[in-house]
Amino acid sequence: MPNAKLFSFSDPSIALGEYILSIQNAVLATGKPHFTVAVSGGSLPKSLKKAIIDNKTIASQIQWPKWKIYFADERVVPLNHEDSNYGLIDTYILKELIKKQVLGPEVFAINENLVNDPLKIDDIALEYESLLPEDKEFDLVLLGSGPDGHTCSLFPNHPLLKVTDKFIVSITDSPKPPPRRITFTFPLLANSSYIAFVAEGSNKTEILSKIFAKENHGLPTEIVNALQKPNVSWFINDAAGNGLPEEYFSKYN
Ligand SMILES: O=C(O)[C@H](O)[C@@H](O)[C@H](O)[C@H](O)COP(=O)(O)O
Repeated sequence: MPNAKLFSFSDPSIALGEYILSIQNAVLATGKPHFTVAVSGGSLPKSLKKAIIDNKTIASQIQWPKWKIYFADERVVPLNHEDSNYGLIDTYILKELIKKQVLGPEVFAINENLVNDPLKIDDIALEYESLLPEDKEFDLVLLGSGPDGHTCSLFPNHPLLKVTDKFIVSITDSPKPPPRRITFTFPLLANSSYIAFVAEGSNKTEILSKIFAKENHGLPTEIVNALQKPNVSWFINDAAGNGLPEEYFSKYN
């Protein structure tokens, strides 16, 4: 059984907001000047907006100027392209903060000048690796899970699952389009303090039933669940958890 905890809610955004806030507060209370967060793409940026921008009580306590936001994976496209994960964060977070005249976070995007050169994808990964926090340690990583059990741009049975000597790598054959991406590797995820997955909707039930089963399938999400250092939690909605065995779930306090 994984160490990861699975929490289900009718709407996970309230608990997710409280969870993010409590980690932010705990990190900043240690005297650290920054809160380092990594986010993935897909539906996560929208869930993040609901949790920490739309919820006014939480929103008022988010110390955005102390946040450093990185991308757990990024599609190798211009930043204003509809496939860009930066673009999603810009839409759901940065533009919202500007509208509210709230000072924003520092956001680390890929080098856009290299995205159109097919030979430069490894340079993009290397350059992004050089932007990572010096200790290569994230306070919080927010992820999604694909229906095949992928997370970040780490796909089932892909050779990138075996990388041990790099923190950021490129992929040119992503089964989920677009094919060219960069992604965190397991060694980088393994260094983080907290990892939270957000999964909503009935199309996640089948993969969740596999991920939380006793039997191991070697899926990327299962590998994250089994990491030693990070505290791993899953915030799902009832539609995603519908019909899953009760013993898969933990009680959220
Ligand atoms: O494609 C990306 O950019 C991702 O970061 C990817 O790993 C995503 O998080 C999952 O595919 C879940 O996507 P959904 O949240 O849209 O289901």
